[in-house]
Amino acid sequence: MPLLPSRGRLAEFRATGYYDHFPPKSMNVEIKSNDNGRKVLLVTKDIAAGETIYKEYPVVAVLDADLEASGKYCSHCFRLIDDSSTSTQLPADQNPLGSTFCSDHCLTANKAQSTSLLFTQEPPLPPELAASNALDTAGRKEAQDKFVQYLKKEKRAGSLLVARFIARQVALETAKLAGKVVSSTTGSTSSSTKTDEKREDFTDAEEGDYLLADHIERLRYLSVKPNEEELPLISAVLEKTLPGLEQFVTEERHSMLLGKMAYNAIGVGYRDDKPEPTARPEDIEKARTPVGSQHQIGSAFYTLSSYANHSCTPSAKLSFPANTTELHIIATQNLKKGDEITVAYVDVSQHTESFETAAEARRRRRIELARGWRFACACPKCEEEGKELSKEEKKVEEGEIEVEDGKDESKVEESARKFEEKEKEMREEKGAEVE
Ligand SMILES: C[S@@+](CC[C@H](N)C(=O)[O-])C[C@H]1O[C@@H](n2cnc3c(N)ncnc32)[C@H](O)[C@@H]1O
Repeated sequence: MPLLPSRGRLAEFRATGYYDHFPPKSMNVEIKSNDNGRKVLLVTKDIAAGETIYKEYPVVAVLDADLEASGKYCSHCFRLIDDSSTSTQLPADQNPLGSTFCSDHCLTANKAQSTSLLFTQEPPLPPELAASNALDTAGRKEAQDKFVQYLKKEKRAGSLLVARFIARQVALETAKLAGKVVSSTTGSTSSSTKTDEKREDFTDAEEGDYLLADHIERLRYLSVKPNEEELPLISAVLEKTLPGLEQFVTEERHSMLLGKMAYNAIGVGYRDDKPEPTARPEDIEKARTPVGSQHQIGSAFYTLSSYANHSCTPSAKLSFPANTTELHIIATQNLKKGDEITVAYVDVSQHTESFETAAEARRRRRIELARGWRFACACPKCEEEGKELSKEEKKVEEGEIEVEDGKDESKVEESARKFEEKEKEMREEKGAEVE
């Protein structure tokens, strides 16, 4: 099962140009490299302020841990479950996370994409591919239970995003092997042809010539140190589901996938009642969202939107107009063909209601960016405002004097800069593909 692109395929991409084929032309954007070797997302036609540039559905999405079993939101599309929803759940023995779905459609999609493989005892392969030897049902259940206990203890979205991502790859590959068509929105399989399905959204998980592995391989990632307990638990679930599958998730690949989710996941939704985090600031999980991770209801991984860079005066905004995970990238200014799409990863407004000065706002967002994504923001607004900083403010930024509340956050940016330099050296050593 080709969960990893082969060396041959990687060589082919280099030769044929992956970015000549991805994203599809209908998305109105293209991916190019800038002078620093960084990828940028550019519009391929003029777009007026307020227009939706493109829509994208997530490859995987995970509700925040405190909401997963609350029954308040759909665990698949994140829709609010109110009186009008025909909400539904899987039977208790297939629902260890206590997930609720807003409709049968979402339940079926979620199950087909990952839940069936990770949390149920259903056969992992379609009957036509199933091996004759019997499944170790008890062993599989035990492995799943241990993994669920871990997820509930750690409460980290990244861990479940990675597990769901791996499961989705397996589901897609097995469906392809069985010659089935996978519905883009439901993830359910049928034997009909692709063309008879009207596509109104974009998720590249099952489209085109590329595998999900090909897409993820291209994305940059943060280097993270996984919890040592995690990989053996996921491996056991995979091995007990389909012996041999665990070999695709090596230590290196597991930490890379966690790093890709940490770098690229987008915070979805808005709420005011999220519990205050208790972890150290550097350990709090952050997803890119202009409303701040503290207001999200969950996080989701989108292939194309992963390429959007941050700006403190963004040219577009991340929006969820249907109050679901359906992401709309909307222009916030008139864009000319070739302009870059930038979005705000963090709250870039100046909190004048709490008398925040422009320099304080700059410092706040830069620290959040450095802490969450380990870069020193090089956007035009930061550059401009940087020139206007008073001597005193510069000293604060450079860590020469402590800020009033005594928190020495100056080192956060300094270490982000060092991280960027180290990363650049590594890239130059290994070649542009590995970041
Ligand atoms: C999710 S990736 C965005 C795509 C990325 N440019 C690429 O080459 O694939 C996020 C990373 O892009 C870079 N980046 C994004 N916005 C930036 C900005 N305003 N200033 C400097 N670096 C930025 C940082 O390295 C950041 O960690």
